[in-house]
Amino acid sequence: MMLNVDNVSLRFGGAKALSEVSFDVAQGELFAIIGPNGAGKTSMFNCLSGVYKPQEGTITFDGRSLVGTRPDAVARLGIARMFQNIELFDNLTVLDNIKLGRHIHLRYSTIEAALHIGRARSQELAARRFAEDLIEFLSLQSVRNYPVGMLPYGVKKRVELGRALAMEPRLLLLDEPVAGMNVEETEDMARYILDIRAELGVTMIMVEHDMKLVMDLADRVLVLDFGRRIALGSPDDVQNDPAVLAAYLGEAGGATA
Ligand SMILES: Nc1ncnc2c1ncn2[C@@H]1O[C@H](COP(=O)(O)OP(=O)(O)OP(=O)(O)O)[C@@H](O)[C@H]1O
Repeated sequence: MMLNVDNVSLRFGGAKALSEVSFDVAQGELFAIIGPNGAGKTSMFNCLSGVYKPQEGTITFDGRSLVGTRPDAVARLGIARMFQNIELFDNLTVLDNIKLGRHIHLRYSTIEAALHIGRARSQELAARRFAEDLIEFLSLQSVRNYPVGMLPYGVKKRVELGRALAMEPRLLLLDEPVAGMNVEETEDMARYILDIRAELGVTMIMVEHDMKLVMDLADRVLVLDFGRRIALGSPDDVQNDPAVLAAYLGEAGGATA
């Protein structure tokens, strides 16, 4: 297994955001984490990406422990995160935003960079070529030189995806990739997610509220409720699981109360 999460518990003061959660993700898998509001999905992502350090349990990626590993070090191990809120530079072009995503792969001194020589020059060229390939892959050619701030939401999200992919991750964390999107934008994003797996071979974990997207795309689904794992299995299995139905009914009841 590429990722092993074993018995992870995370507390904030007295409140338990995660309680003894375990799951594995295999190489090449498209894995989803779902659950009602406050179930612990974001907390789990934050544990995987080094933002939070769980008090108990282990998380290993390719055999290396991620618990206590800082976010930049997690990124260098090959785990990238596409954020729910767009974290791009509005005044920079699509190309420059995507190139910036690659900075973790650039290794050269500031003097070399200033003089534009040696490693700096060859790495800058490689970064540019890689960003151009991603722009083509994500069909962003027609907007490559536009400032990101000018673009519609769905296209910005695609640039955000490009920024995460520029790190050449082996594991990509997708934080509500279609939140706020219309039907057409959602279908586009679904197609790119499938292409990322098929053509780039990137393993993915997504947190998503759009049930149709999860059921259409995911190989396996982990369901959390009040910080606990209540189901794990194929989309069909979890959809018909009585504990999952009860959790979502409880949420609907709460929302209308
Ligand atoms: N930084 C924090 N400090 C205190 N409590 C927190 C913190 N982050 C999360 N929690 C609590 O942990 C629990 C799980 O929250 P989390 O955001 O992980 O859920 P979620 O499944 O992502 O919810 P949503 O679907 O609403 O985004 C909640 O009860 C939340 O209030």
